[in-house]
Amino acid sequence: MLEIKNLSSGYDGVDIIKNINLSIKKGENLFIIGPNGCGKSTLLKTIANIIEYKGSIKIDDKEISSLDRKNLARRVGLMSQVSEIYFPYTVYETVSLGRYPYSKGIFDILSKEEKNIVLENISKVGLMEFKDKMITELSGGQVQRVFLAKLFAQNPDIILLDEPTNHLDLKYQIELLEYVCNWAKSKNKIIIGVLHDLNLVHHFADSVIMLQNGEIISNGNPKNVLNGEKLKEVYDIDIKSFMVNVLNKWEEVI
Ligand SMILES: Nc1ncnc2c1ncn2[C@@H]1O[C@H](COP(=O)(O)OP(=O)(O)OP(=O)(O)O)[C@@H](O)[C@H]1O
Repeated sequence: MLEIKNLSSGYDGVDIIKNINLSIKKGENLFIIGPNGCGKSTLLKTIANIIEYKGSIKIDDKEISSLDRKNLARRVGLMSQVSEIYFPYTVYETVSLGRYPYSKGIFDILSKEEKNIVLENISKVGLMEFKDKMITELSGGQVQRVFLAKLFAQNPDIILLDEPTNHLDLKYQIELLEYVCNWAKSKNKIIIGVLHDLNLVHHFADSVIMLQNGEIISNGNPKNVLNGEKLKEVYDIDIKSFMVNVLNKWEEVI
């Protein structure tokens, strides 16, 4: 169970997210929507304890800020938009980093069992043939899958996904979300994700929160939160009419 109470955080003493209250049960996912700059990534970074906060974030009654680094990494894993700059590690080395929370030291040599966990997860995302390749030599979509394998290897209780599907073509967007959501459900994990694509949110979310200026203005199941009028108000455009129009065009395609 993840319990967030009266949470505020931001940068340089200015609160970006304000008075957030949420609770999520194991095996459930929640997606965050809202316009650019409303605080979605800031909320994820706060739950990952990357930035300081006021209020409380408890996993199974343990305050996130009280956990040491390895314990925190066993509890919470963040997969962000893959940046253009990453270190020149191989696929195998990158996924191995996911096992750091379970190692004794930073440069521990992996046991046979640990190596098998790493290989198993590389295989899960279909990258075995690339395992010794440098990640700098892979496509954006392949790199995204490497980081997914690293997250699986890390095996945290709470998975934070910050726009994980950018760089991916439609097939891989759907595949990645299906994969990670099914994996999380089968292992009783919590997912908190940020997605701009409201169609994907409709399809994958158990529940949704809508943020505006750092505050939750709507919270509930996708049908209620992705309400035409509310979307119009927050995004300042009639998204629902636009989507329906597009769907009608698809109907005309042979
Ligand atoms: N490291 C930082 N230092 C100072 N201000 C920041 C920092 N990161 C984000 N901000 C500010 O906090 C606000 C919220 O940013 P955040 O990235 O959380 O929004 P977001 O909803 O994820 O946006 P987007 O949809 O564009 O990704 C913005 O005004 C942004 O400029």
